[in-house]
Amino acid sequence: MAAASFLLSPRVTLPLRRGSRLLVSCSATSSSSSSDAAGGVGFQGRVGFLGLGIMGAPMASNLMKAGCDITVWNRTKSKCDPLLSLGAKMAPYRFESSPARVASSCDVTFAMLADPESAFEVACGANGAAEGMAAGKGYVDVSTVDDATSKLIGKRITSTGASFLEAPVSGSKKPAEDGLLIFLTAGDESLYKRVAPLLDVMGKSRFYLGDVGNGAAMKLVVNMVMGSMMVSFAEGLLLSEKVGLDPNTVVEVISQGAINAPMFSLKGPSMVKAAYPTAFPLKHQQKDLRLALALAESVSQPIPTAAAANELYKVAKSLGLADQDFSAVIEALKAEMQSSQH
Ligand SMILES: NC(=O)C1=CN([C@@H]2O[C@H](COP(=O)(O)OP(=O)(O)OC[C@H]3O[C@@H](n4cnc5c(N)ncnc54)[C@H](OP(=O)(O)O)[C@@H]3O)[C@@H](O)[C@H]2O)C=CC1
Ligand SMILES: O=CC(=O)O
Repeated sequence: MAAASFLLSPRVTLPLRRGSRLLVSCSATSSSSSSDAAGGVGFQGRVGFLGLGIMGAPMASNLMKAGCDITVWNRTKSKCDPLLSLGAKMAPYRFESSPARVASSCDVTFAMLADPESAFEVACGANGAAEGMAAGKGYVDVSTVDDATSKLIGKRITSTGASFLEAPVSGSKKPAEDGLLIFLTAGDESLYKRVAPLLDVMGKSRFYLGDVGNGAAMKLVVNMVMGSMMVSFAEGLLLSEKVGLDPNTVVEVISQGAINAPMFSLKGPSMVKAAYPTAFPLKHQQKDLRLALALAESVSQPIPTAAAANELYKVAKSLGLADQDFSAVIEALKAEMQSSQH
């Protein structure tokens, strides 16, 4: 994998709201180009958004609030309602909505889907986005998928003459709501530059990493580390309780030391109470570990800690915790503790 890696303009002026200074402007009538008479960075054109789950809904909503002309689609139609009430469009007038119709009516279309299978289906399946793509249009896939799937999607999209950018995000539900995501992009560099104003509405920083596949790989490396860290943290909380310590104090001690991470302070207190309000679904964390294991296998790299963590997330899924937050993996450890006591 070629790795041309550099950080472009980290940004801190967020979130944008109606009435505040706009860094982006979108127009329903013009075709895409970048310029802004008001002196800010501009994007002109219609924006499609496919997939309005935990992440997609607030991302699309931030684009709406920044003044973009947004057309949305989601498999479960009711999830479009909050965006429609903000002024988003659905399919073009008279037609049944589909990813293809959104793509054909928009200059740039974003997709935020669950996994490789759904990302591929929405882009390349029947009535998929590719059917609505053409030269001059762009497709930006922000889902977390493996590099092979991303390349397949990119190949199909570019076969229509359109351009393709993969742009998975680091950051969870709250950063998505606050417009503070980190974009890990790769693919068509001119599309990257064209959609940069939109990325800057949804995120606090963006990396352009070169060839398609590098963004996906970067995301999997980061989430492999995160998944293993969460398991180690959960083990620490349970061990502290077992030896008579207060796990809340463990959270506090960790927060003041060199291994401090926002994730521990954020999730620790609710984990101690056995509450797992979903920000990052456990099923997606397990998917990312599964994909990271395959990535490592492809280059004969041993990742034993991540492999062990993956097993625990699988146990957690089998306990019915797939849709809970990934911090619920601590319940798999509790179950293992109980079964080892019998
Ligand atoms: N949540 C988080 O903290 C983060 C998540 N991610 C990644 O972002 C992506 C989305 O995550 P998130 O929003 O949390 O996930 P959700 O499970 O909340 O949303 C998944 C979306 O994918 C759609 N979908 C699933 N299967 C299909 C299918 N077969 N055909 C069409 N649409 C489908 C869902 O539609 P429907 O509503 O109909 O089910 C929904 O819009 C994942 O790849 C995840 O790994 C990345 C960073 C952070
Ligand atoms: O993919 C999850 C995240 O928090 O980033």
